[in-house]
Amino acid sequence: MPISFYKYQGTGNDFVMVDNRKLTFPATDEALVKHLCDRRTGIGADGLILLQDHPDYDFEMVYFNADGRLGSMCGNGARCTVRFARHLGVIEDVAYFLAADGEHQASVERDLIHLKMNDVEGMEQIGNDYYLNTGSPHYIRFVDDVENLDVYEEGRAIRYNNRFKAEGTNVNFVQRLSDTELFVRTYERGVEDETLSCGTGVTAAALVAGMLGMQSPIKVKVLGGNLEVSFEQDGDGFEQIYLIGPAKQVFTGTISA
Ligand SMILES: N[C@H](CCC[C@H](N)C(=O)O)C(=O)O
Repeated sequence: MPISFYKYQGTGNDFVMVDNRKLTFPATDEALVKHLCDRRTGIGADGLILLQDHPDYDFEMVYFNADGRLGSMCGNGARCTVRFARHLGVIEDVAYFLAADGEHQASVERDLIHLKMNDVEGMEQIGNDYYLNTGSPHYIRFVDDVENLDVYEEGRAIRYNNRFKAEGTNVNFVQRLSDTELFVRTYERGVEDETLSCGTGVTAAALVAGMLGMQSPIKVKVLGGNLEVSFEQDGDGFEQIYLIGPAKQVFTGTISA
């Protein structure tokens, strides 16, 4: 059966987007999702997202990693889903929706989507590194020269160490560029490679930088563009967390599956 899809990207993190309001997409077919995300034999994407109706929200976002498995929260994917909902006429400029980690609000402000993230309760320190959950699990390591780092090898070594190999983790390498800006590169679980941007990872990096004294809002450079994170600190937790950045429709199509 042919499947109609849309392709979206947010700072280079790209997604196959399907309007599943009629619930026709076979969401439990991991092999199909993996195939659609394959860059050689399918459409190609870091993940696949279903936009679905929900009785209590404007819509529900169901996110799968490129390996076909149901994922946790995806910040860039959520911004893309808000843009998609606007395109479909499901929302106007404000969205109230459900994702894997609960409810979110977002607003469309010209090119940018402002996405409210869930409150974050504390973080764990592991040696000189940090580990926290911003809807998805993120390991944070500060480095001096992120541009010349082998993110694939170094990220993989952490993702598959004894602590993380069963559940997996996303791994972010963070360089402080100035008092107001970070540069983040991310190895993503479920893609099992570096992606051009990871929204929940950028959020996690900004919160750790905030805990270490950097002021909100924090600009974050990624390989695929620029994001911004704002937050308020409350003891060792964070609230009023916003991930701000672009989300664009790239193309639409039909694939035989
Ligand atoms: N790219 C996503 C994160 C996906 C997290 C996923 N890789 C997982 O942990 O299952 C983002 O923009 O937040």
